[in-house]
Amino acid sequence: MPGEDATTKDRSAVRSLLRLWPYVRPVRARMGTAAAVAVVASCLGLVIPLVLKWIVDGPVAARDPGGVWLGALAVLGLGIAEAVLFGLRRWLVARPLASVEAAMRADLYRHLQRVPVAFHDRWPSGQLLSRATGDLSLLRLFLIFPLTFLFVNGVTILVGCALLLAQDWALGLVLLLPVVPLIVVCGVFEGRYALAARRAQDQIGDLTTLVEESVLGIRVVKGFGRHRSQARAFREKAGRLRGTELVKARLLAAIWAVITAVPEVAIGAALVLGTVRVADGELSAGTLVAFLSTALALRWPVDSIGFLLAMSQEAATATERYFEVMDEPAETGETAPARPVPGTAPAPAAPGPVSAPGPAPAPGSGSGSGSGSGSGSTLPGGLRFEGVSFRYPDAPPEAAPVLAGIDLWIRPGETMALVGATGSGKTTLTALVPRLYEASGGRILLDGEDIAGMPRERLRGLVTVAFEEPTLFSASVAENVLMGGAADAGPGELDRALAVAQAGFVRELPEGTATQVGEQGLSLSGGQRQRLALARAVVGRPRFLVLDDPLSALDVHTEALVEAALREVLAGTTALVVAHRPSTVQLADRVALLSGGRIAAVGTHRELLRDSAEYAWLMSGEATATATGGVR
Ligand SMILES: Nc1ncnc2c1ncn2[C@@H]1O[C@H](COP(=O)(O)OP(=O)(O)OP(=O)(O)O)[C@@H](O)[C@H]1O
Repeated sequence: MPGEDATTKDRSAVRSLLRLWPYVRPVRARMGTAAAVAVVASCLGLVIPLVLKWIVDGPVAARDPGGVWLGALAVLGLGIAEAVLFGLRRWLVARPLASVEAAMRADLYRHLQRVPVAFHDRWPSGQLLSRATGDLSLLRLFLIFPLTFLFVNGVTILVGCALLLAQDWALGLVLLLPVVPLIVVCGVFEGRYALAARRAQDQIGDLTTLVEESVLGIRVVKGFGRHRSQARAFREKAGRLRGTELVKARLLAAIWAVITAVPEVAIGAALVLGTVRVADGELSAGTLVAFLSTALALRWPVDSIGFLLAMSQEAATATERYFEVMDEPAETGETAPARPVPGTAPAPAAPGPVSAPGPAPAPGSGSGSGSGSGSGSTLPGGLRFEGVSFRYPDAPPEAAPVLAGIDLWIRPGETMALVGATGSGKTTLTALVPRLYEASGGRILLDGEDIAGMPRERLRGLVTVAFEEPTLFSASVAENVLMGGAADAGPGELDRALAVAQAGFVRELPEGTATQVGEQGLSLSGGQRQRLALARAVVGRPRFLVLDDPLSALDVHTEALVEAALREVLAGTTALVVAHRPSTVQLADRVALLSGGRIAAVGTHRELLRDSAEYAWLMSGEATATATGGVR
């Protein structure tokens, strides 16, 4: 996230706001008409002083009550016309500007779906949420109000000034004298307000993140009695935001005071000067009345400049924050750049004979131990990693890569278990297969085809993944499961997938597979959610299946049932299964041991138990207890 730098970055509010043009373009005709209507309405207000001049110098001086009534009717008519035109302006912009906000929000949402996973690793969700809600509302307000009124008030002030000078240029100059210092003060205010506005909007994002984490992690917060420290953190962030809002309020109060006081002083000076000149007979009383009425009619357009500028600054900040996200490159459906395959070296030596690469025996034979070399001279089927390395984009430069030279071959129809110490990079390796992250080096082949050369959509149609943390969406059970299948997958597919995942419990739910689950629906247990996630992974009968510890939340009996059913599915697919427990490893034909960013050994469970001390330790209860703090 850009964060603090953005608050000090030199920027132009106008340049930022101009980026809204593509969204405003479709409604420009309505906006233009509304602005023209508002200009006419505002200028009608300036005609009233001229009518007053006519009344004072004409019917009043001539003591003609009929003329006074006529003048009063004209003033009433002008007032009503002004009100009707302002109402019409509001009606003209309300609907199109709501659609601008909706279009911007839809684009933001679409873009968030298309940016790489690495982007979401970097950006706190609260920052994205505040951009999609608060910032977009600020932009809609800007388009409704300040955008039009900065223009309308500007025109009104110019027309008013011309009228003042035309009525009496000397008095006019007295009133216009403060314009130059006011422009300087507004410039200084704008700069300071821009910094405070950016800081406040970023702090709202941070606060949103904290609230979201506290709500999502409410069980941890309560379970560990952390509500006081969370409340403290909240108070601290809210206090900081309050401080920034107070800075904004102080700046606004100061500019408001200056913008209001200076013209008042000028009007006072003009009143004194004008009265003296009326007394000397140099000026008609009607002209003085008209002059002062015009000056008073200009008070609102001048006074409002302070908060219109403040709202425009906030809108410029909101635009910047919006485009910070929109400017992030999205994942294209295109292929990834070609990556070097380091040498043709075989997998590094593993402890014991089990890692020796060699010709692969038939799948499922359970014998042999070849991990496959990275030669790439032959392009056998199955899933093949050749010299694959990976470093997280946000990892410090001095940090070692998570994966360094992975060589592994999972033959067609074979199930390979991936075992390794916690943090060894198992999840990372599985995420490279559907290209959630792009490998930094080497290549991954599916049935001999480099995944870097495949359009993402096709790749993700070939590979399905079930993650360790089973996420369910706010939708029905059926919709959640069928999300993993083809668009035309029907009830038969759904039933089969639920059977494989031993998810018969859904029949007991209030509305069966139509029951709403996820955040806005029924809460399911961890094991139930995991079974639905597994059903989602297998429903599409994928050619390649990647399962990240899919059975970790199941009790031993359910696990045994799921394993039995899963065996059937695995028999027809090429699968990589991250495993922590011997029971999950049993599902696999062979096992690969990931250690130090490399595949340290490949073989059957028995072979590795016999030949790899690290594997034997990992599979022992002792390793499990160490890794989980003895919880499991
Ligand atoms: N998004 C990320 N950005 C930077 N580093 C990360 C990211 N995700 C994971 N890592 C780091 O990469 C390393 C490997 O993490 P990974 O989740 O792949 O391990 P794992 O073997 O699956 O662990 P576990 O068995 O505990 O699930 C860890 O050191 C972790 O801190």
